[in-house]
Amino acid sequence: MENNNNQVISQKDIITGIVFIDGDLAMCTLTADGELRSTEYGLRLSFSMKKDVLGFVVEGKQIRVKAVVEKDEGICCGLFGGDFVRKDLVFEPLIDLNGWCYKLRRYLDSLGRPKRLLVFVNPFGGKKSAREIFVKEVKPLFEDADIQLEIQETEYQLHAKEVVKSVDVSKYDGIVCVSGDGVLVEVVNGLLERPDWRTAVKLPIGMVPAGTGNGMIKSLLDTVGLRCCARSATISIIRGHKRSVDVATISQRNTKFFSVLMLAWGLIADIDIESEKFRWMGSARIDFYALQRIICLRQYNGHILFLPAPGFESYGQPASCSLYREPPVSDKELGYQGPETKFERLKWREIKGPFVTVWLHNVPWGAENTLAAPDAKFSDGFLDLIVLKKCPKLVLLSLMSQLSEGRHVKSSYVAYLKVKAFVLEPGALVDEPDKEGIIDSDGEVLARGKRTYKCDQKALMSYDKLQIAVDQGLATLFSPEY
Ligand SMILES: Nc1ncnc2c1ncn2[C@@H]1O[C@H](COP(=O)(O)OP(=O)(O)OP(=O)(O)O)[C@@H](O)[C@H]1O
Repeated sequence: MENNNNQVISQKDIITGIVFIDGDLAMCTLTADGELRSTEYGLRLSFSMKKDVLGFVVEGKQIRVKAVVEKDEGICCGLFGGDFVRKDLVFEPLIDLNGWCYKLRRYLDSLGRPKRLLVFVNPFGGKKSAREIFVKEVKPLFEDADIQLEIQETEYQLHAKEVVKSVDVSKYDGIVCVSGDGVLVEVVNGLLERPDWRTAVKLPIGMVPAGTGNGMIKSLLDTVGLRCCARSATISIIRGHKRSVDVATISQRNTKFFSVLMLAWGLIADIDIESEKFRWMGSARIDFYALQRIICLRQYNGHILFLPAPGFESYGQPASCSLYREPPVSDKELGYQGPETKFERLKWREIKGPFVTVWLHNVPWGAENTLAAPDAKFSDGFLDLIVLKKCPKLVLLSLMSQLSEGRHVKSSYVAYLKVKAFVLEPGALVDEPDKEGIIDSDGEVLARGKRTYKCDQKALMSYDKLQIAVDQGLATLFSPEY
């Protein structure tokens, strides 16, 4: 069928009709495959309900469809920031306003997008701008998408974890962290420590970058070529696509910590944690302190063991003894206890120290400017292991400068492989046997050895053997479509 505007009306259209746009007559159609298009004087404007449309509101006799369009689709006006431009469609149906609203709502509802979200805002993280980012950039988009929000500002360390441990998860379609990676990790740990962790851990978690380390959201957005910014992140949450992510259980005797990002020991951990002394320098503190650490390079005694992923069996040597022990399961603990797979009797391999650094990564980006593990995959069931032993200082300097592009892993000084399980036996400094190191996981200090920075502060684990095992795709994240 064809109308006098030459617009084809298909039997498969959900709704179609004559409308006013800016006082002129036009034809508007919502097609069965989710295209909302208007034709005015032969000019066609088209939106994908799935990709572009956030929501709609009724303004008197008009419907305002709120949309964002990816910039590379040829639109360069009406700058909205990030990778998207804002582009609303306002039309007044000649007849059947209610029918239009009903059909638009029904279509949006069929997309499985989140409707109720618990949002953590950490006013303390990064440049202390999370509150402003939330109010100016995140909240208006969620409102456009008609998502109900329960907002919780975090008031102290581990507050988010505490809330997540006791909240009624059935009330929400997801949890959003307007923060750095620290709050994300608290949320994952909170969900996994619940007695109903099997259901709770399926709740998708969304990230909006507002911390110092925004490695997870950078990894999610970069994978699809989007810039790491609050708007792109929020739009991805609204669209409601999900992906699973591996969870690594780090255990030491009865103590457990669930990691979704990384574990570092040696140079990387020292730079991460000790550079806090120079926080007043802003982000330059990392480069400044890295230089200092390379000039006075430390080497650590120690021993690592790993279960290599298929294809990586040639790294290291066969392990002389099995240091991995299946973690104890306590009757009192009702939460997640780690992967059910038994690793103890498998073919372990080992590398003996001294080490400059040992680094494990679950996702490619460790921070917005650090492509630590370029081959890391969200849910392959493996961690990427990066090992650096003795290395000339000049080479090390150049390796550090290659971190932003991930080229360091190509160096002959670096062993880069994938592992399913891992044991770290950390030792003292080669040159100062009474001084030990720091073990850092997901930006938090997991263990502080003797005579380290702030060694009087309590850490979750002691500077001693710890082991890690990966559970494939255990947690769920809101993610751009990939
Ligand atoms: N109100 C608060 N005061 C102090 N610490 C807080 C507060 N709210 C949350 N935190 C803690 O701040 C830490 C860092 O949070 P976040 O994830 O936002 O940023 P980050 O990038 O990981 O770290 P950074 O603090 O270096 O920016 C978390 O460990 C969290 O528990």
